Amino acid sequence: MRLTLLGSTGSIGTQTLDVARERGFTVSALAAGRNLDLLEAQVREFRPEVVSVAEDVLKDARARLGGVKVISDTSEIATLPADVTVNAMSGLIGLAPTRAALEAGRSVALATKEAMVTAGLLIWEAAAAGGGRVVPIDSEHTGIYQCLVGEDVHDVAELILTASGGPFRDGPADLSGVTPAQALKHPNWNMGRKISVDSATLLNKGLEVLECASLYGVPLSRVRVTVHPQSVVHALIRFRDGSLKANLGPTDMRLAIAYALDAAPTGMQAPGQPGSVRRGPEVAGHLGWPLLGTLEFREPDLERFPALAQAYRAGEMGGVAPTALNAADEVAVEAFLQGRLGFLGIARVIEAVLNETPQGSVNWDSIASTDAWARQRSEEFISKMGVPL
Ligand SMILES: NC(=O)C1=CN([C@@H]2O[C@H](COP(=O)(O)OP(=O)(O)OC[C@H]3O[C@@H](n4cnc5c(N)ncnc54)[C@H](OP(=O)(O)O)[C@@H]3O)[C@@H](O)[C@H]2O)C=CC1
Ligand SMILES: CC(=O)[C@@H](O)[C@H](O)COP(=O)(O)O
Ligand SMILES: [Mn+2]
Repeated sequence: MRLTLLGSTGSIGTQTLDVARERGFTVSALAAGRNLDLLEAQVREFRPEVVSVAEDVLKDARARLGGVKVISDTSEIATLPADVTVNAMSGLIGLAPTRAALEAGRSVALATKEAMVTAGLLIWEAAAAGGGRVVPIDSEHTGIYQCLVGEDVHDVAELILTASGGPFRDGPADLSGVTPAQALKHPNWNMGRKISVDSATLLNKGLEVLECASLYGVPLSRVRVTVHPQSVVHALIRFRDGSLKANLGPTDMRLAIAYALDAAPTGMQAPGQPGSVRRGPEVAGHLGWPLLGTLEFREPDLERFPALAQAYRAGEMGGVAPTALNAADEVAVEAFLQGRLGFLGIARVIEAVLNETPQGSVNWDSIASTDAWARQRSEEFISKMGVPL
């Protein structure tokens, strides 16, 4: 199998390369941002034909990575011939290459949830226009996918996503003083910084609810969240006959990535329509995984974690509201990590931006302009709020 990988130096990116190494896949193109030390090691090991880096490190990268073509264009990388194109970029910057890959007919294993959150319908149009396919990597969404294979999405009564509850699920009651170091300490998963903070506010689950509705074409009112501190059950489907199907597994994203690589060639060309999948050999040595212990499920606490309700609100507002929500969160999380905003300020910035978000239909231009507007408004709110709130 020949892979293209965007976001190769991140948490999902490096684990994708673990799977590629274990299964002996060819990696023909890589895209990274600014971590040239790691990218250089990846280039030495996997020998891609072409790599992309962020514009401001292009000169440096060309000097260091002699013998390989180096560009600064993730969309060009995304369109290159490959059996599977993995998108593991973090943030809305991952939207354009997702579109480009699908319009070029690529089978995309998609970790970048922001694409489905902001542009679900457009993504499906791009897939239809170019013959591309989509398979999710996100653990809850691969869980739904794996439960949906062989079923008809019209028989779904409810899609249920589990949330770990994040590092603050059991306290402190007052979250105003929590630090970035505390927020980054996820109880169950080892992930990039942005998604880790999102897990702490529960906005990650909010984004995942929107991602889920777009991926499977199910209304938001039928996508539910349950807090499950063990993160052993990743997702459940309740069917209209009352039966439940669940996906369970160890907290190791290499399983989700390997499944996405197996499933991508028969992936979805329209929401909620996975093809049948032949699974590859085991990765990561979990065949002996002992399913022991207690599985707990709780209602999410929307008072301590208002961001989850804000995501539902943005989804109900529709149009460009999910784009505004996403942009406000990207800016606010960065400000929190830089010590310019308190933890509770993240949800306040989102709220303030949503309150001003105009109605507007979704097209590629309105997503770009809303994203730019919401980023600017978020910075203005942050400079007024400051630390701690
Ligand atoms: N980590 C996880 O377990 C999970 C992640 N996801 C989703 O997957 C996506 C990736 O998450 P994660 O791996 O944690 O994120 P990371 O922050 O660990 O990695 C982000 C990647 O994007 C790259 N990047 C940044 N800027 C650019 C740019 N301008 N051009 C090209 N690449 C760029 C980074 O490069 P560099 O570091 O070189 O600057 C890095 O390789 C997110 O959307 C997240 O929500 C979903 C489920 C689980
Ligand atoms: C591994 C994965 O898919 C993450 O999105 C995970 O779900 C984050 O954990 P939370 O459940 O705490 O948001
Ligand atoms: Mn997830």
